[in-house]
Amino acid sequence: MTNPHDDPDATPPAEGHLSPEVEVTVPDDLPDIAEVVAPDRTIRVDVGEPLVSLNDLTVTFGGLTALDHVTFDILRGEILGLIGPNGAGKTTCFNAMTGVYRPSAGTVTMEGKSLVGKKKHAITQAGIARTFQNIRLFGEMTALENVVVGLDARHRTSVPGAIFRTARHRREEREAIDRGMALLEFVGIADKATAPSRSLPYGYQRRLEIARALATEPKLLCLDEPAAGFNPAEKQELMALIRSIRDDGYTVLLIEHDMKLVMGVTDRIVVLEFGRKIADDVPAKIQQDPAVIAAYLGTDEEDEDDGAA
Ligand SMILES: Nc1ncnc2c1ncn2[C@@H]1O[C@H](COP(=O)(O)OP(=O)(O)OP(=O)(O)O)[C@@H](O)[C@H]1O
Repeated sequence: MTNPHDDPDATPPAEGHLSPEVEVTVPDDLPDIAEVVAPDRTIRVDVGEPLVSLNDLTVTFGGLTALDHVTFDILRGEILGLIGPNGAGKTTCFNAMTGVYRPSAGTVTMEGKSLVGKKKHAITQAGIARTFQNIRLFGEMTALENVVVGLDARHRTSVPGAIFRTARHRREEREAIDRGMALLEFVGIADKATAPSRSLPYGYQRRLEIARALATEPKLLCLDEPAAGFNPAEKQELMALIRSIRDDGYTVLLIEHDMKLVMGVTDRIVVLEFGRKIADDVPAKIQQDPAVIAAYLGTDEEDEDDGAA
């Protein structure tokens, strides 16, 4: 059995998401990602205005309060870190924002409109995309096909159009491939476009997840522990990628345990502990915050008071 992973120049397999006759090439001269990947996206660079607002957000599971009246804004154009010890409520917060969990109380709004109760696809349409702690890709599909799935939300051809391969469908498919390739190039894995995603090295799969999330043309990209399992060099590369995503006009919400990465890449950090927000500030201040230090050292408040004296 051949392994397409060994042959990055191979054309896509006949089975899969794309038409078999479609040729895949990496363009020599890649224009700005925002133009190629998201032609429909209106880029607003007015940093500082709230894009998403969480107000008194509360999520309970039976008797357990996983998020307890959490309030913070995600400002347009920033990289916001969401940190906290294990079980602090970070993923629950993501899940409540992205339609996985329905909050017990409080609100989540994006550009003033409520996201509470919206289905996942409606939240994608509203402009929020995410990656997962445990990578979720279509393993049998190629890297490119995984990205094209994300782009599909923007396709307008009808089912008969796709079946009869109308000119419009072919044009849209060509555009999707060009944009998919530009995205793979942007995240640094275009050389593996035709490899089945499950055959990709771990770091490539993480990058592919980011490319697929960007394909939905989000305003807010939520990354859930994107550096898990990375070595220091890969973490450095990831930091550069996250910065370039922000520089392209996206807003980024980052959950990450690696403090060096979080401190190095974020503009602001919100800290959760036992479901409550305990700090919200710039990285330099967060590093010095006694409540944050205590949360991470696992000391109780009395110890902290003693230590501060
Ligand atoms: N679906 C669920 N059902 C019941 N309890 C849950 C559920 N999801 C999360 N929890 C609980 O809610 C609390 C917060 O969990 P959450 O996963 O949000 O924390 P976290 O900060 O993301 O932790 P980690 O850093 O370990 O991923 C934990 O006590 C967890 O056990």
